[in-house]
Amino acid sequence: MKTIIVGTRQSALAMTQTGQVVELLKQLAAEHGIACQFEIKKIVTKGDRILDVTLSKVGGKGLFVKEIEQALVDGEIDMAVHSMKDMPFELPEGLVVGAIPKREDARDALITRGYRSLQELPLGALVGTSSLRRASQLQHLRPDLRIESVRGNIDSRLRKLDEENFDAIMLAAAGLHRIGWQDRISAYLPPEECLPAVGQGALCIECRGGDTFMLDLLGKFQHEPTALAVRAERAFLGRLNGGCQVPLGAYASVSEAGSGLDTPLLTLTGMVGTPDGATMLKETASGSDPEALGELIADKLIAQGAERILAEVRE
Ligand SMILES: NCc1[nH]cc(CCC(=O)O)c1CC(=O)O
Repeated sequence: MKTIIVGTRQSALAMTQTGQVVELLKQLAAEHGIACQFEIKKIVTKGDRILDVTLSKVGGKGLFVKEIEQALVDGEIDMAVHSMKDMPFELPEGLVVGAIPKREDARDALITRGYRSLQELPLGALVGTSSLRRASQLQHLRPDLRIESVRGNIDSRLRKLDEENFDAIMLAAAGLHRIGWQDRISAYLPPEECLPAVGQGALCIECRGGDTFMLDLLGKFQHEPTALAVRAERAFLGRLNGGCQVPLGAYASVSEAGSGLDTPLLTLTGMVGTPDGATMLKETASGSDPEALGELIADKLIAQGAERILAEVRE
């Protein structure tokens, strides 16, 4: 019997989502009469080791992913489950996205000390987030709020809300849903108020490009509408060179019904803002070619000065 070794980080979220994917893959394999078993291997990444430094200062996105990808390349593991939003734009030579499963809730969530909405937060309230994207959009809606960096895994950030002076923190709804902590959510921020990170709520299952066994199994797990939405969002990210932590967000929705086309119609909104929220560039368009749509939205923002904002933040 074939044994599939699955690499994962050790955070509560990573372990949980890896376990959930493995359970679904076991069912899929059984349904298709594919004989295999799974073994989970924990890997400590650079992102897990440096929890005390702001992510954008130590190299951004790739941090949580790189060591796991090396293990894939070296053949120590056969697949890995990543949060799509942690994936750098380009994959290392030899690795591919084997499947993008159905997306969880893409929205950001507000976790507060008893306030039921962003609007209810008192004047000058202290909000914890290390994401420039969240800070930019929060400050745009509520310039009075004070924003302070808060890092760590979901569990340690929630602890900081309880123990430190924050009135609220912001986290991705998807992570809280996956680990069963949806009860902690005080409010969901709709994409109209706060655009999520590119790929937020989606997972990326990575494997070796030459591993036909894995590719065959994972191919059955792909959710096409999610994959299309993620392709559009990532095309937007790629055009803006958004590899590291920058105040940039995007969300694509997919509708098949009533589009009058054979292919689904995508609607993509993208934003780039200054960290203080004073400038907020945002564009929406629809189309059926995900890459063309992502690049179109990026070009519209570039025409309004998006590259200048991103260059200033990167300095
Ligand atoms: N930046 C860390 C990260 N990467 C993925 C998630 C969970 C949500 C997801 O899968 O998109 C989180 C936590 C968060 O932003 O709250």
